[in-house]
Amino acid sequence: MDESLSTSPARAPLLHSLRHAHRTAFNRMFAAVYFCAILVLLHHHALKLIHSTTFGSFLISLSFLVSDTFLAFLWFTRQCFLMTIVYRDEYPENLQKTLLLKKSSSDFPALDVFICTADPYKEPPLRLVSTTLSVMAYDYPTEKISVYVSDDGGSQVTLFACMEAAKFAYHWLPFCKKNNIIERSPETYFAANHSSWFFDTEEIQKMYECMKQRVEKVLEKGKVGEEYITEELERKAFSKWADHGFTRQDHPTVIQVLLESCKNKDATSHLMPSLIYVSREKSRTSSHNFKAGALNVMLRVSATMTNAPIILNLDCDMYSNDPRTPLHALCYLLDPKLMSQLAYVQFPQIFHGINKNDTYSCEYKREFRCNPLGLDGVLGPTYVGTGCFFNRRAFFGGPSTIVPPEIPELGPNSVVNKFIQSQPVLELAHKVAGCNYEYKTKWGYEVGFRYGSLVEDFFTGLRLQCEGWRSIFCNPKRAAFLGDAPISLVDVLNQVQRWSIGSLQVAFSSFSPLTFGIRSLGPLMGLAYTHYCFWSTWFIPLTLYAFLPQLCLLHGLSVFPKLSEPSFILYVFLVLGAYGQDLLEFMIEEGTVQNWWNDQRMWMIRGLSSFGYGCLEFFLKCLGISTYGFGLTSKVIDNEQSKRYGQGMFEFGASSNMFVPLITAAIVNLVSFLTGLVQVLRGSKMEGLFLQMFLAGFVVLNALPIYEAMVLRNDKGRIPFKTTATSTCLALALYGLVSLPLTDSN
Ligand SMILES: O=c1ccn([C@@H]2O[C@H](COP(=O)(O)OP(=O)(O)O[C@H]3O[C@H](CO)[C@@H](O)[C@H](O)[C@H]3O)[C@@H](O)[C@H]2O)c(=O)[nH]1
Ligand SMILES: [Mn+2]
Repeated sequence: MDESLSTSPARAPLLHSLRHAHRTAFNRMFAAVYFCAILVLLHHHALKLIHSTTFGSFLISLSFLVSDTFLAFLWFTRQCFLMTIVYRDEYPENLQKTLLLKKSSSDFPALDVFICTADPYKEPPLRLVSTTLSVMAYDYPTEKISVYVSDDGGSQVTLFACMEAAKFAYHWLPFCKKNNIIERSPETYFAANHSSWFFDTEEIQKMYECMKQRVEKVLEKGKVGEEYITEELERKAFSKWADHGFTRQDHPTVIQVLLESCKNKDATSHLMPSLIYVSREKSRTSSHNFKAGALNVMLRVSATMTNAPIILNLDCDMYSNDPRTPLHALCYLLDPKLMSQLAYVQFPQIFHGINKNDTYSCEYKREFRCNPLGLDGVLGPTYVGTGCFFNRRAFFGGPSTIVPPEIPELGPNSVVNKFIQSQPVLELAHKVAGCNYEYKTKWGYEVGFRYGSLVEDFFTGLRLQCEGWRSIFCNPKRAAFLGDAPISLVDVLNQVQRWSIGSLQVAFSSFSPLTFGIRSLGPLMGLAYTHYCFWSTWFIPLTLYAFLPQLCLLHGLSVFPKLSEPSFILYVFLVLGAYGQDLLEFMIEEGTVQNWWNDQRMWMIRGLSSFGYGCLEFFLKCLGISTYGFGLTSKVIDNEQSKRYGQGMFEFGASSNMFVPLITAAIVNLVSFLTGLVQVLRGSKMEGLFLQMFLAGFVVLNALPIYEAMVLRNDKGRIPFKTTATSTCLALALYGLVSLPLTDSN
């Protein structure tokens, strides 16, 4: 008898399960049909190009061929998100049993949390305090949690806020655990109207309000006054800022251990998590790589202090919304069948405070909710920069090839057996937080978080997956992390511009998925990264479709097929098919028709502004003409502005170049639609111009808020007159420019 059967070990309990979405079969069939339709369309354009009789018609056919080829390319790369959609469930209640089966350790693994912040005036320190407390209060063995706050702003206000968080945690942690509170971000907890309060709620709320006042006063002053310093240790910490040379771009490393888990106890004498403030060394002469640079420093500093095998990365504007979140992640990270090849477990970025119909579509449902479901069926989702649990080992080469760091203490298997505050530990921590480490060591530039200068979080994931790791998308029923979405259009557009520059940077780097990713990741994953690399070249077809057919309409020139032609059906199928499938995908992930409408509108808006400007800036940088940085997204909210946002009004107040192409398109479309309408009313034959009128009408419908903000509104969010004037001149210039070759072909 087979021995393995007779002595079969206790069956491992189920930690997670997987289910394939039924719609994938439909998606595959539809893709095949749609692909044929695209080929027919391109063939049709090519024929027209060959048979064009005038220079004008040649140019028009060429433009449509080029822009539809772009659209086809993006459609093609997008299919990887629709072919293998999977859903997962976790069973954290079985974790304990699994741990008991593993004889080596019967306890939960240690967890290091990295929280990034960069500017106390754009990212309110109180938000950081709430984010920090929400993870410190996890339903997890507290002595296993260490929270590292990375302050790229090098601000004593941020350090002060962290000290206040440590003091408040003394009461907050036992309060949450005793009363089984779910919302462990104090800001959110106290903002909600609770029907049942606990007897000690009032007391703790008072403490919270006092802390809030102190932090706000210090923020207002910009420094920590004598009256807020209670101990000698604190005075010593803040004295580092007294040095005149200390600026945010130029300062030595500051590391302050605010809580040490084996020493500090809370109000009920339970151990507390560790809390460590880190502001890495900055110098004007060396580039610091923005967020990725900060994360790499955290990776090293935490290695010297706690070296937990699991790392959670959060932005200061994403707090944890469910105290059981780490348990969900562990269902994958501790699964014996998965763990040796699993690099990270990504949770979706979910935003709160978004208005009813998500005017700016800043929920990014497609990027953060839909697409990862599709990627999870292949090698796993991309890393999106926050809400991600990493296996520390993944930063040291592929699953079977380890790249050892020059300093052995930084390695994933090194065990820290000294106190965090002991001299050798602190010394090493300061050393590895310096500017030079990354450039002067092989490990420093080979591993870690990559391409940090802009958005390229996605490409940290790309690198890990190229090395042979996989990832998991975990989307539990209760949102795990909640963040603030930007609520002004300029902020949204700037954010997307930053992303598009970042993507292009990777697209043209030696690490480009086109040359590298497809080869080592297989077609589906390769296509996904290619899609993200080139998504901002959306702007080419969008700009064309927003202007050319309309300008032709103004000249009475037909560019689309007539109602009676067979290719008319082809156009209708391609448009309705793409929009229909998109709407369906959106609705399945809990969207509404109104949200979807706003989402497709924002797609056009981004295409006409952020993407175009992003590409422009990228190419200017390549030519050495301009430079760019990481424009932080502001998290500070103006009351009036947030009221207008609540009413679903667009916010154009700031005069920004971003708006010029949008408003120009709105003007051109309105004029051409009205001109067409007048002709229809006059009884002219418009059969050949029907699709153009329809397109202009569709854009006009989308642009209604723009017309309103141009002429009807008089609040601060209206379009500044200067922007309207510039756009009108531009529209006239475009009309003039296009009429030259067009009148020739008429
Ligand atoms: O020099 C820097 C610049 C930024 N950050 C931090 O990076 C995070 C993201 O910056 P933010 O301005 O909030 O960017 P968003 O566009 O709102 O963030 C989205 O886009 C980023 C990439 O552009 C991702 O990293 C984020 O996870 C994602 O939420 C914040 O915690 C910042 O404090 C730093 O630590 N150092
Ligand atoms: Mn953010």
